[in-house]
Amino acid sequence: MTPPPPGAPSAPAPASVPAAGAKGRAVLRCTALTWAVGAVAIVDGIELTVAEGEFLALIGPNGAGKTSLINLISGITRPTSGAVLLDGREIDRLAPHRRARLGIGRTFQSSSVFPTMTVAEHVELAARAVGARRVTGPDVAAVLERVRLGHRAQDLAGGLSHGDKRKLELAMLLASTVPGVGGDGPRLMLLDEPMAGVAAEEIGELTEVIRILHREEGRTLLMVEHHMHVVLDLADRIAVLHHGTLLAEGTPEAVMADEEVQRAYLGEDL
Ligand SMILES: Nc1ncnc2c1ncn2[C@@H]1O[C@H](COP(=O)(O)OP(=O)(O)OP(=O)(O)O)[C@@H](O)[C@H]1O
Repeated sequence: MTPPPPGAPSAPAPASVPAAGAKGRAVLRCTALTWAVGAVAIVDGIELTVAEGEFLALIGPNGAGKTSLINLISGITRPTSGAVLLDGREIDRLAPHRRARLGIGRTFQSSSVFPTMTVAEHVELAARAVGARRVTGPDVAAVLERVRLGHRAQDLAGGLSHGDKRKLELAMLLASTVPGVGGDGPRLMLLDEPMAGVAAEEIGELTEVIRILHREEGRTLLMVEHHMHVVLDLADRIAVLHHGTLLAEGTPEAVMADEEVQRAYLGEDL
């Protein structure tokens, strides 16, 4: 996959993205999804559904298999058995770039921006990668505004804070929405620990940017995150992974109250 892509919240959402709250139809389904390395099942029989317009947070201890699950959904790895379905269609044979074309956008645990390119150039490059022939300054600015990075357009990405690098990655995921490309950006966004390395004082605004992508733009989100206050702030539902299996899944209230979850993961955090 190409380096992962990422203000005013006032820019209009792409018209064909379903409105937030239109939950019901499954966008993503994992059925008996298993990924083994040798005899070790790192992702072990996962049954998981994410509905259209839903925000699902995936939590669990270090090494539980969260990134491995995201890798299976985005196509970096292929399952040993079981399946990943997007809109009911099995996609396990598709390479990551083909899944991206179907609407799966993904960010990575460590940010990957090009330090000597400007913020605007990142978005322009990402837009060209998805077919834009001509990308104007205002086109790029409109995308950057949506992630509250408009004021940094001409700055080198290497000088950005971790939080702003995350926003830039999100802007790159939205690059197909620049006029002339005619895309809607990802319908399903997979965010792997977006708050990792982000300073405490930047977490609030980054949370807000992610909320806008979900609530105002109507995108379906699957987010791995260790910061429980961010999870509780954003998620409609939480799934807990433990040793590659799904330990619990439900509303934030139900998951937080689950004794097994408390024992396996939450106890030390809360
Ligand atoms: N390619 C691989 N080969 C062998 N083992 C792997 C491979 N990738 C991951 N693992 C192992 O699988 C387990 C799950 O890793 P994974 O990165 O998915 O966990 P995680 O829940 O995302 O952890 P963290 O919260 O620390 O990011 C770990 O024990 C890891 O060492």
